[in-house]
Amino acid sequence: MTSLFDPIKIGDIELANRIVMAPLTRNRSPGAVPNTLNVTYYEQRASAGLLITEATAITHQGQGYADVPGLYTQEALDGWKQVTNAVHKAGGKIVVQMWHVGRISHTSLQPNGGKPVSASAIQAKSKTYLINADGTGTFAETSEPRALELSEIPGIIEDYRKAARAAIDAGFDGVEIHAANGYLIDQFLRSGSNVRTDEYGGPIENRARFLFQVVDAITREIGEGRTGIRISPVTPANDSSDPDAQALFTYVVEGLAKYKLSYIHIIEGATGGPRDFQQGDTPFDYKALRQAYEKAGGKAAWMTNNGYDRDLAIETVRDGKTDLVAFGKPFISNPDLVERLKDNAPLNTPDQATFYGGGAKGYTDYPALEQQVA
Ligand SMILES: C=C(C(=O)O)c1ccccc1
Repeated sequence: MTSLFDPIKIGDIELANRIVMAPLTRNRSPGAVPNTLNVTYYEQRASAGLLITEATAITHQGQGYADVPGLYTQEALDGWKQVTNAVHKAGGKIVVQMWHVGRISHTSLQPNGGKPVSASAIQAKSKTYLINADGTGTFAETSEPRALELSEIPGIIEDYRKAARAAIDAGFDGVEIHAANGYLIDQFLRSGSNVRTDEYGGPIENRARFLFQVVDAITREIGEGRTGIRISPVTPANDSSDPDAQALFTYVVEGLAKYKLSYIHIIEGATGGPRDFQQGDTPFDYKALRQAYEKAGGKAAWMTNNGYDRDLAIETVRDGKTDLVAFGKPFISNPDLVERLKDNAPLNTPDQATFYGGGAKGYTDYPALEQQVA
């Protein structure tokens, strides 16, 4: 019987256990450059089977929030090299989540103060995180985007390829393509944000075209076994919507089955919200989604996320319903989450007030178990 604490090989990447740190935006990399505080944060959590970094912008245009890291300057790549070295020295494995926010951005964060880009010029009813002149953080309405010209799309696909190469050169064990939570790739996938009338809009196969061109470019550059992808079939995050999620994401996973990917990462329900959230009239069938993937020949590891506690994680892996479980908030406040889950030890509660922005408080100052045992 498979245990959450068993090792697993996901594509080309060997993991010591099946407990994954989910990508967590923390807004603590001013200038989009990873710093020594970030090194400490990831190093503290290196006992995870796999660390997935916070979402990391592939270009300046792909940046949507203040103080999130990037993969597009040498300084940032040098910073990431420090992170990967420290995690590997501590015996961990780490992949970077590659992010283009699309319309979930603000003109003040965009090159030359321009409009953010998206599949279509539809403003999201959503907010992004900015830094005020006095250094305090604030959430602001996302700006109205412009629709990408057909001629611009190959350039963005090239940006993904270059960032993937840079990630491997910076020491990452692989990459996770961020295709979830209403960011650029998801803006092409969902009909609520894509009203294009060219080959990237309309029927599902057109709306999924951009995703597969990105997957193709990245896997050709760094290999299928070092490439994972995150999708969120029914999340309403960032004003995402599509009335037929089952058909859309069945098509997506059947297409992904053609690649020998490292893993498929599924957010079940509303990101950070109810696991049973649904879009449209019927609940989403996650079991059918995995069956469709495997029927199409897919062999990548299946990773699931959103609201798992210790019991649910243990039984879901034991029953073969997933191969790995990604934990978000529990990893914020428990750097040694793996040990605590193994020992069924009490967990520290995360402080929501320090999730975004700031320094060591609520970031690297959570105690490990041995620091707490009196
Ligand atoms: C990258 C994010 C995501 O995938 O939802 C994110 C961004 C800002 C705050 C929380 C999460």
